Amino acid sequence: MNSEGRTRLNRLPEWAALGKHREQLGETHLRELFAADPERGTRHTLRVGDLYLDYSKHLVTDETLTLLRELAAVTGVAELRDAMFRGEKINTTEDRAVLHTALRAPRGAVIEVDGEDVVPGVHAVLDKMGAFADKVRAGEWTGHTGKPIKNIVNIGIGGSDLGPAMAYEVLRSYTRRDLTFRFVSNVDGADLHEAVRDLDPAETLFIVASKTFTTIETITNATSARNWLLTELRAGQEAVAKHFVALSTNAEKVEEFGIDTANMFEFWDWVGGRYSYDSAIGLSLMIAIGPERFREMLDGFHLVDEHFRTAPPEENAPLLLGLLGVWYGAFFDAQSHAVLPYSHYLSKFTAYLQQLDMESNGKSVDRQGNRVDWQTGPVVWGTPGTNGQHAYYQLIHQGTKVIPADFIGFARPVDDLLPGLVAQHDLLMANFFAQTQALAFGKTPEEVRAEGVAEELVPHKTFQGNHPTTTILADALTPSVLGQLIALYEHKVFVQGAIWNIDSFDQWGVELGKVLAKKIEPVLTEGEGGEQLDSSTAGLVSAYRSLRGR
Ligand SMILES: O=P(O)(O)OC[C@H]1O[C@H](O)[C@H](O)[C@@H](O)[C@@H]1O
Repeated sequence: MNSEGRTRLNRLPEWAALGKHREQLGETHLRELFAADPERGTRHTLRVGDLYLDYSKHLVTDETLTLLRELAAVTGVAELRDAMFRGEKINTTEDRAVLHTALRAPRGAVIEVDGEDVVPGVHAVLDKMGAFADKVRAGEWTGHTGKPIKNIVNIGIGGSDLGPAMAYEVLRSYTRRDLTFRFVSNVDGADLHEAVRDLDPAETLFIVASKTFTTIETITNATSARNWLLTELRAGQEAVAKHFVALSTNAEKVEEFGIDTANMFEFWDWVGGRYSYDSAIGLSLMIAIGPERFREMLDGFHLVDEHFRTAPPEENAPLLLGLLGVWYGAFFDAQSHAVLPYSHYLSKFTAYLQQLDMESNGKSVDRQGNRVDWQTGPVVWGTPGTNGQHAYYQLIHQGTKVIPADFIGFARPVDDLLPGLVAQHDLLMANFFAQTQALAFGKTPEEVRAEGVAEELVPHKTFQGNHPTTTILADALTPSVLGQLIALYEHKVFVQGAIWNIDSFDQWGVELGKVLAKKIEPVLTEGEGGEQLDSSTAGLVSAYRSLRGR
């Protein structure tokens, strides 16, 4: 028992029951599970909005799923979910509500934080973003010299970069091809350099995206961008208003930087950075795809929010995906989770999910501050298929590790694909289906021998199979489908955090490196204070300084 009266996760009878069940399951193979139940491939599927989700290729039986749902019930997943949707301060270490779901609530919904309805504010900002986006798209927002804006550079990092950068790629076929979009995040000056070197400053708008407006990388890059712009335009501070807008919760800091707060798009402390690209942080995306498409995306998010909030446990997709991850982490010692999209447009999707999942659930103390003695968040990784097939899939197929994987694919290629390229889509999707089939069923030594393979090569050409995968298939990659997918993962991460009893909405682990970097920087530049460093860091710093001729 802990101070809140919650029994430690691994002392629960439901946990023990899962452990026992895992032992009984032993090496049961997916081949056997499919042979025993001809309906398995259709029975273990769900439809959520436009997403068709097949979870039949998981190492589970009906009993596993029942036991997992019992675990969810006893750990209070539904209660915490309802508290989140109600606006309660479930981010306890920061004493904040967690209301990214309010960002896509329809006009007229009522969601209160500290007695105040936040929905009108959400829509007021969306409307302001819409008016601004329309102006830029119409060429009516002109720069200091009167030229219309053609280039949009988002400067932000973490949640203020990954979301818009990812979504811009995903929805590329919906973007205005006559406008240029760039995303700058790294404090390495090379990032900003490459982003602006071919741009005309007179036609360039910088969107400075930072929830706190204190993040050193973003403020440094924004300051350098301002210097570049004013120098190139030979203009004074008065040019800033036409070329800089801010997305932030911190009006004071925005003003301090020199951006007129009339050009600031606001959001709120109840939106976590990694849950924020459907807030003002999505302004660059909105300019790219237009306000209408942006709202379609929000509707997609909302559809899955409602599904998560109301669907019974047996049909609740985020609950199911969350539970499957808990199952593999705890009882198969799975250390990682691969997300393998079969769409080139999803090239940044997994990188986005890395922050969403690993910053949320990369924790090792529970909500009460006790060390957990069960696995929490996995390493999330992956790149689009089919490229991965020719690189690291070898290890998934024949390595020694359990790597549950999500395969995401689309029935239709994007609308504006060159006609000559449409035919390639079937080949892409044939690979998509073949991979989960191969991973699940493998190839037995008997099958290999039957092909006349020399005996000494049989072990090498045998595929053990039994590698668990989820397949998510959608009709097409629309803004709504993107919203549906992101909400699905957001809530999956929520479910896991609830079961593991960790705060999925803080990120204290990011702090120490920031503090130490601040201390080391003057040692690099001034050479003072090095004696306080440990011997390894001191040696590295001194080597760096001498290489730089200091
Ligand atoms: O939006 P900002 O306040 O600039 O924060 C940007 C990012 O940096 C922080 O260190 C956090 O780890 C991230 O969660 C956040 O998204």
